[in-house]
Amino acid sequence: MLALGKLLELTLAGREPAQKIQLTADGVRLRWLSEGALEVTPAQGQDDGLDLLLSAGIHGNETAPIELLDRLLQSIARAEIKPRARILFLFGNPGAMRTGARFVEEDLNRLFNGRHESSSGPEALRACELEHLAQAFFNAPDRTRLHYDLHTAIRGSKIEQFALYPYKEGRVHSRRELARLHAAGMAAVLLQNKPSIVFSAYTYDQLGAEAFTLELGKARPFGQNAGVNVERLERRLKQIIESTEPSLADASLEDLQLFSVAREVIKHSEAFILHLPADVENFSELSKGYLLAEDAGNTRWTIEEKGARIIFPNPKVKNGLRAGMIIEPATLKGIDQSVE
Ligand SMILES: O=C(O)CCC(=O)N[C@@H](CCC(=O)O)C(=O)O
Ligand SMILES: [Zn+2]
Repeated sequence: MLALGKLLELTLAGREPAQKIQLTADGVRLRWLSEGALEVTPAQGQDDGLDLLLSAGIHGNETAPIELLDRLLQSIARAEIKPRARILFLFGNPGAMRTGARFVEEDLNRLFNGRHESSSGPEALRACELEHLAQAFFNAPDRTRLHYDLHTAIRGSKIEQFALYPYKEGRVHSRRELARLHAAGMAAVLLQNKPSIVFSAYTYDQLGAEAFTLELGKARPFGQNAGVNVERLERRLKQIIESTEPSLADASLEDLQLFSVAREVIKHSEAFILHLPADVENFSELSKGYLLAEDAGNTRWTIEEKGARIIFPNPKVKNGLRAGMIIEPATLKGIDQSVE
């Protein structure tokens, strides 16, 4: 297999490849760009007009998505998958991947959309680099731009696989992309309703990509991901890459669960207390009147929403960051209904 097909191995070893460009037996070009970053260009005459950014390892301990991207890239390097899309593979946080930690100094996924400028350290530098890599990749006009940022979660979840769809004022969420996510195995989508500082929000907001954070199960170390079933996503990604994806025109969204963010719970001080058991699962229901959290200055988070649920509860985050999200059921109202 081509050496560049072993991007994961190179990244974990902190090695730079001697040869930066290689061609597969089919004439597909692999180009190493930087640590954990590799661009795939279809063989001549094969490009179908899609620019696909696939990222994983933004959190270094979320290994199932890293292994998934590794399998896809190796299959491309062996000429088993024949790409008709340009692809940018990104392993987000190599330093954290090497130590099996979520991050080295700070959460990389809170440093996009310019937030890295008011920080320093390895993650701030990397966020800046990832923004530039994504920007350069999504540079060509008149092409379709799609970004999946793949994650696994700290805790178990009542809904195992789901997507988070970023928000930009004046831009409508796409029914077609929801159908595609559903076909890829996502049982739910959380529609954001304000701008954010995560990677997918950057590519959605600044680079015009359809972009999503995908949550695929519970985070485990390398080699221990048998419990994370990514078969449907992997199949769909191969189809997207090879331009053999079945039409989404008749796809039903009936059993795709939609949610929107009711409130983000921001931790403001070390006095912050979250009134949930440590092993609470994502999407656990919260009843009206429940006192969810307390913080300094008599701040209280009491549930007012009907059908409220909690996701990503984490009282250990730094002050100023999201310590959980209260979400509520949403409908397809306001979704772009067009499906080609
Ligand atoms: O399990 C958790 O608490 C966090 C899982 C995770 O890393 N989720 C992403 C979601 C990104 C988004 O809001 O689109 C994150 O928190 O960075
Ligand atoms: Zn993550």
